[in-house]
Amino acid sequence: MTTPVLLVTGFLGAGKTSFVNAMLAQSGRRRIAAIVNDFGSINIDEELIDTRTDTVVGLANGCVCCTLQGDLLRTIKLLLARDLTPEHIVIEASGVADPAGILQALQDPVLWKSARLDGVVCVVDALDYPTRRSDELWRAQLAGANFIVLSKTGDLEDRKAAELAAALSKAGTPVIDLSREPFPTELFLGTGPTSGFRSTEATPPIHAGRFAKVEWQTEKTITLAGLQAVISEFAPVLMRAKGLLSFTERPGQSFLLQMVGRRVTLEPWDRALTGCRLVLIGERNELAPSELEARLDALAG
Ligand SMILES: Nc1nc2c(ncn2[C@@H]2O[C@H](COP(=O)(O)OP(=O)(O)OP(=O)(O)O)[C@@H](O)[C@H]2O)c(=O)[nH]1
Repeated sequence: MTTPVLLVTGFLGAGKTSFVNAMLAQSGRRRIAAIVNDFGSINIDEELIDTRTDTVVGLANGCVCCTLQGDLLRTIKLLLARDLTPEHIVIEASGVADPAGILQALQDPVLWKSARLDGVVCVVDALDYPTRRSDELWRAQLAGANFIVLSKTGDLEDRKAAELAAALSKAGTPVIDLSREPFPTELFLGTGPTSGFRSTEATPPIHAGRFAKVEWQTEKTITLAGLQAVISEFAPVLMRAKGLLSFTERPGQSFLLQMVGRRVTLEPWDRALTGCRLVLIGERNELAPSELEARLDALAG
């Protein structure tokens, strides 16, 4: 028996984890294993995945499209060696991943007999589309997909959402607008094969060297006002930030910070947490990690 594998790609902050969680919410009693890759060594996404999943394995500090290909294959083999093998495996790539490398890894002929790549979903952030549409990595993620999921269309007029879906589906790839359509559970978690994926030539990963990241953690609490000042100062050069945080002003309550471009949200986080963990990503030629780290260190000082 082969286990279907669904690969979820999409740019930084596009909504990949949210898509995986929406799918898990629809998964009923199916045994689903999620493999979650964060570009940094602090794997926050692993914690954000819904607890309905059977198993969550985090692959951190690298990218499954290049440095962690071997780890990805080993993880899948370990999952398949369990007594109760998963019925589906979902891989959430990091936002900087070029899917070409992952597709090549997953076409390993030995692995293919027991785990078959069944679909590649690219999540596209509708609000980020105007900025991103000529980005080489974004385009590679789109080109590698056989399904496109549109996120963040809730505030768009129907006409604008339809135009965007039409623009994205020019290459013939089906586009699913999750704000307007029911979650297509059978498509992604059904028993039949999906429409297959596009195999790609071996090419160097597009993202290599492009991004700079800051990973920062402390056992202490920090002030909300202090963090706001740092985020505002660096906002022009931050593409993505996410973190689990404890604020001095709010003892006993943790928070999840999400920042995608200039959009920032802070919401209560109800799982136990001590201190703070934060990952911040920008273009290498714009973000000076040492300066940002120094500002963050001063918060915990
Ligand atoms: N309004 C709205 N917000 C969304 C939607 N999908 C995701 N978000 C928000 O966008 C932010 C990033 O979502 P994630 O699901 O973490 O994105 P991601 O692609 O997994 O992020 P990375 O793994 O860091 O690249 C979060 O604040 C989400 O709540 C959507 O459809 N509508």
